[in-house]
Amino acid sequence: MSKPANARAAAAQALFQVIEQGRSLSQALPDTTQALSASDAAFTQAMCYQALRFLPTYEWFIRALVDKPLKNKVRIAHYLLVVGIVQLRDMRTPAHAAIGETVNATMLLKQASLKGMVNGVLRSFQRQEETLEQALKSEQAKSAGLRTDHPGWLQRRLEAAYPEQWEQVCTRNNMAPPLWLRVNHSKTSRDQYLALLAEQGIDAVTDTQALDAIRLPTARDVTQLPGFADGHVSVQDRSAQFAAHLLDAQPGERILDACAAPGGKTAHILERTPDAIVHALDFDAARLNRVHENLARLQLEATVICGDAADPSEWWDNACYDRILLDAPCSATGVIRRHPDIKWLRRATDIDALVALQERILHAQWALLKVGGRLVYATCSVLPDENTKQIQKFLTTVKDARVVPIEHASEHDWQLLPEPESGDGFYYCVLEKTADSA
Ligand SMILES: C[S@@+](CC[C@H](N)C(=O)[O-])C[C@H]1O[C@@H](n2cnc3c(N)ncnc32)[C@H](O)[C@@H]1O
Repeated sequence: MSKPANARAAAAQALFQVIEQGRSLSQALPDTTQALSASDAAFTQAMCYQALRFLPTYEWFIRALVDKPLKNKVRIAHYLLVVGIVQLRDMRTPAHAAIGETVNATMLLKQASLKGMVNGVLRSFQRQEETLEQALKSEQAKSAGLRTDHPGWLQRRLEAAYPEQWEQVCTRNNMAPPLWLRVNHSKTSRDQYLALLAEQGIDAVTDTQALDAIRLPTARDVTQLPGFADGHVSVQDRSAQFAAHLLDAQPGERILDACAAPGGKTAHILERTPDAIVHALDFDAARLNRVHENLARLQLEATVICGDAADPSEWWDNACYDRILLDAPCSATGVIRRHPDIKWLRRATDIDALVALQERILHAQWALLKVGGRLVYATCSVLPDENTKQIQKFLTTVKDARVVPIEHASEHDWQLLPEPESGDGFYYCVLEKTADSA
């Protein structure tokens, strides 16, 4: 596809690539926004986030306004209509610009023959908005899919796992996430960094459980924050910041971060315990480049290894680890608010495959742990199959594991759900290897 120099065309193309071609938004956006100014690229991104958060709702409006579904060669125009309605309904874009620019985008997308249709549908939406909103409300009362803007399979799994809270979880998945920073302990303290932010007039909020975390209530370019380039802070969600604390690495210990890329948690472990010997493993060489970049900015050192966590025979040096962090590949259903494309890219069938992979990696990693050593199992999922049930099954198949209670959690494992102004959905279980392997 050509590279459009129009924010609406770029947004329609990115949405097309995500929904029709299964590309992630973080891959699609850099391609489609290449020719745009920074502010237009940011606008494109905002339109895509909004569209992906509430896609069933926008598609319901389109069905109400278009006689025949737009398919095959004209499918891109469907996403242009989504983008148009996003602006008119939810982005405070002046109507003349929303309609005019979206109609202009038809040319760039080689859909000039649909110019009149796009113009007509968007003007009809504008005229009928009130009536349409009322009709939508009564449809939402009947359809959970329209009420929650989640795919049916995910909704059903959330409902089964959280009968009281599932609609609230869906609502929170559709909200914009807060911005959390992690203060680098090896360079400064949280209090010192808060003082630096206050000097610059930047509002900041701390957290009583996540001891290195600072929330910035106003979104901003983090690279411009004081000390960012020198590694005084990094961006990391509050919930993700518990991993290094639960691992509790001690100076001189051998630590394995088993699924390490892009290295956020590897860096946190080293910031807290610079004298630990840390191996950062991942099987994705491209993502490992980001581990190198992050460690370089933070001036930290780890041995970076490219290898399969499920098959240590390829890369392991036969020396057991004192502690292992297994931040397992997962459905990422806890971070939908940061990546709304997850709702449409994941399939119900992916979950069983992920659960099987997690199980293989967990068993392979357990064999690398010293007796008396600790393994922290973590996911950014809210689905019990990947979390509590995975660990319960593990505990029935190995004889030498005991669960270490987690201070903040009510049970022996810890399922965090996404919370506004707080952390993402995350799961932790801390396991200790006992001498009893009979
Ligand atoms: C949740 S992400 C890790 C995030 C990372 N811990 C952080 O805090 O920055 C999961 C990682 O697991 C890696 N991965 C998936 N399957 C793997 C395997 N079999 N062996 C090693 N790494 C794997 C993926 O490439 C991905 O980088």
